[in-house]
Amino acid sequence: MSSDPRLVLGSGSPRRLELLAQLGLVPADIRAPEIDETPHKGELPRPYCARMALEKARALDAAPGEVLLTADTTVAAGRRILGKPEDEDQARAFLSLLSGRRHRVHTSIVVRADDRTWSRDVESQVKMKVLSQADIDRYIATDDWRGKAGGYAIQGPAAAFIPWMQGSFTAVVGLPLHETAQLLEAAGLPVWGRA
Ligand SMILES: Cc1cn([C@H]2C[C@H](O)[C@@H](COP(=O)(O)OP(=O)(O)OP(=O)(O)O)O2)c(=O)[nH]c1=O
Repeated sequence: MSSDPRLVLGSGSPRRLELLAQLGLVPADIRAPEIDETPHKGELPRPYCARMALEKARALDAAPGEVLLTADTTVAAGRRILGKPEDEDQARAFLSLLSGRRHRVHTSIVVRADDRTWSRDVESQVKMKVLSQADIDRYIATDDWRGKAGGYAIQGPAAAFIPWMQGSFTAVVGLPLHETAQLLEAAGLPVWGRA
């Protein structure tokens, strides 16, 4: 009897683990990638995000019979790439930049199994209300911006700043579940289990 492949989550993001659990998937292993996330000179947000997800997949080992899933989420203010803020000052600068504007959130996913690779890029748009200095101060004090691209998390208290979005909510949080399910199925991993 052939057994299903083992799912390996190639991400240290607790959000991605939770999102997989929403599909009833519990990875057999979690491997956090360590890559250089510095953008190339003049690199645009969408290709940058796709490159990051691919580099994470390449940086990790996957044994035969394992299906490796990696992802990257990048916030784009026009042509500017906003990654995870390094400190409070950078988080404040990102929030000031996003205040009162629509911006794009890119999430790329990569699935690797044996010698095959599948990838998808998902783009969403998010509108943030005009933020007052008090809004920014209070949000910074929550610490919820830490480790989040663009310096905010739509699934946390920053939801109060977001009147509108278009696209995939799960992609903004870190893992587009529709596309993830498709790629995992393509790689031979049944998302809905077997009867
Ligand atoms: C915009 C946004 C991002 N994020 C998070 C998702 C990602 O964890 C993070 C972007 O950083 P990533 O570099 O995509 O991922 P990571 O460093 O957390 O984990 P790994 O590289 O090991 O996979 O921002 C939210 O949780 N909510 C949001 O609304």
